Amino acid sequence: MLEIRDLTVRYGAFTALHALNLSVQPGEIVVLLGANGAGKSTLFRTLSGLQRPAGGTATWNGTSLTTGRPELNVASGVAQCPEGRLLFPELSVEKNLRLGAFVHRRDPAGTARELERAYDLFPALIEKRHAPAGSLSGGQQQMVAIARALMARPQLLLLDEPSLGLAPLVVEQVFSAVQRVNETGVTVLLAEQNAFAALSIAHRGYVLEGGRLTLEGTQSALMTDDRVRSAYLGV
Ligand SMILES: Nc1ncnc2c1ncn2[C@@H]1O[C@H](COP(=O)(O)OP(=O)(O)OP(=O)(O)O)[C@@H](O)[C@H]1O
Repeated sequence: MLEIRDLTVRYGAFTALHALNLSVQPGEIVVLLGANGAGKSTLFRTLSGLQRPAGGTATWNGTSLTTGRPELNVASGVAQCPEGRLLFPELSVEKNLRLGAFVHRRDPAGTARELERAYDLFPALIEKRHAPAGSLSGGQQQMVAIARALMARPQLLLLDEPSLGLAPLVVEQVFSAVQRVNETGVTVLLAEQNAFAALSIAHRGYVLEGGRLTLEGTQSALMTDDRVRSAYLGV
């Protein structure tokens, strides 16, 4: 499981995360709701080993994620699909996907198998496999970003704002793919501002405000919570 205890992250004198406590059980989809600047990406960067915390711990199945060695986090089963996708636009779709399998570079057969799984999950990418990733639509680029993270064969997928800038129909396709990935046994921590789409596939969730967790609950508890409804569901 993912276990976060008293995790504090600072940028200079500014505290972005205040002693966060959060856990994710294997097999869950857990959503982290929060407005711009709440600290979602900071948390993900910390869980990926890209940002060192000022205090506290974060472990995946007992392995520390805060040693400052991102490649070890990936090897221990944690992969991030970052906000804004961060693809290599001039490289082909397939080269982007292969880069996600860097930790498995000594297992080309396994990587070939994962590539086929990626195309099964997102059939729209098959005919684009040799096209530069930057030439694809926003929705297809998001599919590449998710598929690239999956190429690392994660047990825990950190998905940062996958719906950003996408049309509602595409958001639906992307979230239904995330649900299918979860059904294969991958645990998902999903940061989103699109609370409705995220809660519709999540088992549980947390609300992050100003670097503090202010609310947690099951999908149905959050969906019906007045604060969530007014702040995040626009009801
Ligand atoms: N490198 C940095 N240096 C200083 N402050 C930072 C840095 N990165 C983020 N921050 C600040 O930390 C806070 C949390 O930012 P973060 O990007 O984690 O939020 P977020 O919830 O992911 O929002 P968004 O969706 O807009 O990225 C914000 O106030 C932001 O301005």
